[in-house]
Amino acid sequence: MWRLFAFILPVIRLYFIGVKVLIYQLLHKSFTLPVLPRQNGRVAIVTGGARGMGYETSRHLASLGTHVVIAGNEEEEGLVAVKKIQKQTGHRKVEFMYLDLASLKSVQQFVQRFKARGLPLHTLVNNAGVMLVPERKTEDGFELHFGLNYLGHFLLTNLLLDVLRDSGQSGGCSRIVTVSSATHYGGRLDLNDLQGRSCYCSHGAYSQSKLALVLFTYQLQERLWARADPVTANAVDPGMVDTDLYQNLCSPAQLAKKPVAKLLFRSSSALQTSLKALTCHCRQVTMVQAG
Ligand SMILES: NC(=O)c1ccc[n+]([C@@H]2O[C@H](COP(=O)([O-])OP(=O)(O)OC[C@H]3O[C@@H](n4cnc5c(N)ncnc54)[C@H](O)[C@@H]3O)[C@@H](O)[C@H]2O)c1
Repeated sequence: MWRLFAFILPVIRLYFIGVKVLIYQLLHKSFTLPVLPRQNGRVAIVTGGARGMGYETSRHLASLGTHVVIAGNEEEEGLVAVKKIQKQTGHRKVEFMYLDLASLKSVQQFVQRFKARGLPLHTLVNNAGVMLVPERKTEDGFELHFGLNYLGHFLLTNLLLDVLRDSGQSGGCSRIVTVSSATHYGGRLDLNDLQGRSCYCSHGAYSQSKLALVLFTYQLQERLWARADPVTANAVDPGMVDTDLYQNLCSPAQLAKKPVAKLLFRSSSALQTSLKALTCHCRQVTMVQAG
């Protein structure tokens, strides 16, 4: 009985939050893209930048003149995205670098390869993620949502902090933008069972990973602020956006999602949310929400 309750509760919480977000989106349909200054000479890494919101973020940053590194685990898709962005924006400095966030070794190798090139880094967008995946483990044995969404980005951010600090010294501080989700409000961190071993629920695992990202961002921003580092950390909530993220919904939910997505899901607002975070004031600790 307890196990059933522990399984059902996160599902109810997640769908309840989803309905609240959709009502919000119904009432706040219009939005305007923030105007950003040119970003010539600045370098950005966008994890999962080959599709969905990551792609839109990469494309927009490239259109502003940023040197964009798309970091992802699907090389073919990444190279296609690079070509498409170069064609759409006329900006050549867009590239793909392999990064599998479900492997801590891959994260370390990615950082080594990036640092070996001696490039600065002004923007890190922690965007990649998976949702509602059946119980699986990362290469290092962590539950997939927790290992990929949270631990992968946690390690990546920490290993890149020195380059972000150095690059922020020369005016216009560096920025870390982490894509979380409203589902973090329903997340529970069970410190005795972070891997959901006693009772796995993919809904709870996703919400937990997004809550961990928000808490990490707040703690990171406090530390950066205390050291007067020229780096800011923001978490963003894009609302509900029609992307491949929903591919693991069960069949009835997929059927219900289609018409709802057409009417109420966002398309490019996600991009606006990540970009809004890039315009936040230097010392602000924020959870930037869509709208
Ligand atoms: N779509 C929504 O409604 C919504 C709502 C709230 C938050 N989010 C968050 O937004 C972010 C982007 O999601 P999206 O909607 O664009 O989904 P998406 O499925 O279109 O994109 C996810 C990206 O993550 C990448 N990725 C997956 N596994 C990876 C791995 N092991 N290593 C490196 N990259 C990997 C994928 O290749 C892809 O590029 C995610 O963090 C998601 O949790 C999305």
